[in-house]
Amino acid sequence: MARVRQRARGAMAPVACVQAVQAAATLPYKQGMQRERELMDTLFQSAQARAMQYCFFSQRAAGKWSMPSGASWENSKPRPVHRAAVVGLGTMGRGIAVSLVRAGIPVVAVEMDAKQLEVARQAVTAILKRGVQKAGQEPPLELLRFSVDLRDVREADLIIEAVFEDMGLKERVFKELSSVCQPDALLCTNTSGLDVDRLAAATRRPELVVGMHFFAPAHVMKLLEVIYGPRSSPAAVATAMQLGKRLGKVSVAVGNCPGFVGNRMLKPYMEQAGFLLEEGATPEQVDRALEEFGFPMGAFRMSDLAGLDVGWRGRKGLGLTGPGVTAGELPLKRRGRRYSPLADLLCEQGRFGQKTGRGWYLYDGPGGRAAKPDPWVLRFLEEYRSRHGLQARPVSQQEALERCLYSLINEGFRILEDGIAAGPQDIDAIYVFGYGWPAHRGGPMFHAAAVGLSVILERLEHYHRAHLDIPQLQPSPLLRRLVASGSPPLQKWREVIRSVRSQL
Ligand SMILES: CCCCCCC/C=C/C(=O)SCCNC(=O)CCNC(=O)[C@H](O)C(C)(C)COP(=O)(O)OP(=O)(O)OC[C@H]1O[C@@H](n2cnc3c(N)ncnc32)[C@H](O)[C@@H]1OP(=O)(O)O
Repeated sequence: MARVRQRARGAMAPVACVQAVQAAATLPYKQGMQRERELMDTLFQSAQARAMQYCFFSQRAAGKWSMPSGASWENSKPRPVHRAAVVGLGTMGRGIAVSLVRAGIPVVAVEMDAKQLEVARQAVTAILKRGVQKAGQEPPLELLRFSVDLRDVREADLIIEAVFEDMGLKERVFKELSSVCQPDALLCTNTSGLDVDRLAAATRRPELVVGMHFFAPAHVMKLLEVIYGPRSSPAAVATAMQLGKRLGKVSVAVGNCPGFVGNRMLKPYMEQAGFLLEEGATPEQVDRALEEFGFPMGAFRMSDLAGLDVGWRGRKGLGLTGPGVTAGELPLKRRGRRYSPLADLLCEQGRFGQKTGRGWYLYDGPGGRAAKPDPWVLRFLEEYRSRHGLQARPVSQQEALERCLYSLINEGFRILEDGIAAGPQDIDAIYVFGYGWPAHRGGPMFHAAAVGLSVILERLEHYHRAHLDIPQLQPSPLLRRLVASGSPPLQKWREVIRSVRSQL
């Protein structure tokens, strides 16, 4: 823009032309701001109204879980949160603690390992001090207390567990929490996709358990996915949503399924990115395609930021990787479908991304942020391809973009049909505020409508024909029905979803 303005001042610059260039350059920004406002207007109703609306919607549309017994407007009021606790101070726990104290909520931050606690204390203090330098206020350090004793959560009326993504560990922590916390304290889990209902079952108060899924970096990203477990009370959901609002985040209530909404859609996207590497692309090429589309970070840089170990633990939990898993399987297949073990192989090398200084890229040591292409990764990919007899081919930017984005969008349609998201706007908000989907492109479902549903359908069919072993590329039934019913605008999709359901 500065260069455009400079040229505009030059005597030779045709003013109308410069104005057109300027308008074109500011258009995405303006469109992005407008879309963000639109999405916020949809979601910034009262937390109570939203929780109730979701409750009714899920009962009607999904037919998967029933209305919690006795739910009413009166008993779905959010409860005030005076004091919170965060348990587990890894990357996510630290960011969550920062968000809470910045909102003026006293926090006890618990980490069982004394050494880890010290590292976390320094990291959290550094973020808070940096924030103060930017905003010119005092760091709210007096609101924060660190502890190695889980019993210190007893004063909190809301507890956010943020330990490793391991179901067994989380179940143990929930069991212990429910025996030491106040009887009516809300128990929240920050999980990227584990079963909230199973965690609720580990406690004596399943109605007070909800998922609160934050996004990395947790003190920066504006999204909070609130997971409505089958047994969560509307008041618990409303409290979590209200808290999100207080933290300055956009809260979106979603249903309980592996990956919820955001990571369930991220899975096929990341899988396509991995397959493209097997077929000949490099992480930089795939990331460039996505970044030119408008993402602040491509799939691999984003994965390095979030931590490769998060998905790895999840896949181990699902039995997709780990010792002995490949026995009896064809190479590069798991459960009869194409599977790329590349990310698992990196994790086995201790390459977890930014936190270990190495992942898909190389960083200036653990915690570094500037991603540099790593010759080791290129060699590793070449060796991998030759070991499996894979012939590298040129992958076009268009193919990289379409396979990643359209498989993600395709999963969005499945989510709508399953009643896991209340509507396409909820999905768009999740992607714009949680994953840096370029706001001027509206969000994945808005983008699908803008590109044309019939185009998305045709491209998915094209890629599925070429990769019959990737079922995620098979167009979802809802996408087909929407196209068959004349590709109605986004606001009318629910009618099609409803009519689809009523036929079942
Ligand atoms: C496959 C199945 C599931 C697998 C499980 C996967 C689980 C994934 C969970 C996730 O959370 S996915 C990650 C979602 N997050 C994103 O997609 C982030 C996308 N990136 C962005 O939005 C931006 O790049 C950014 C990180 C917000 C940075 O924006 P910008 O470049 O404008 O930054 P600044 O203004 O310089 O900084 C703002 C703020 O962010 C901190 N920051 C910047 N870069 C990084 C980084 N690489 N790592 C960590 N933090 C970063 C920076 O320090 C600033 O914070 P403060 O200084 O204000 O504290």
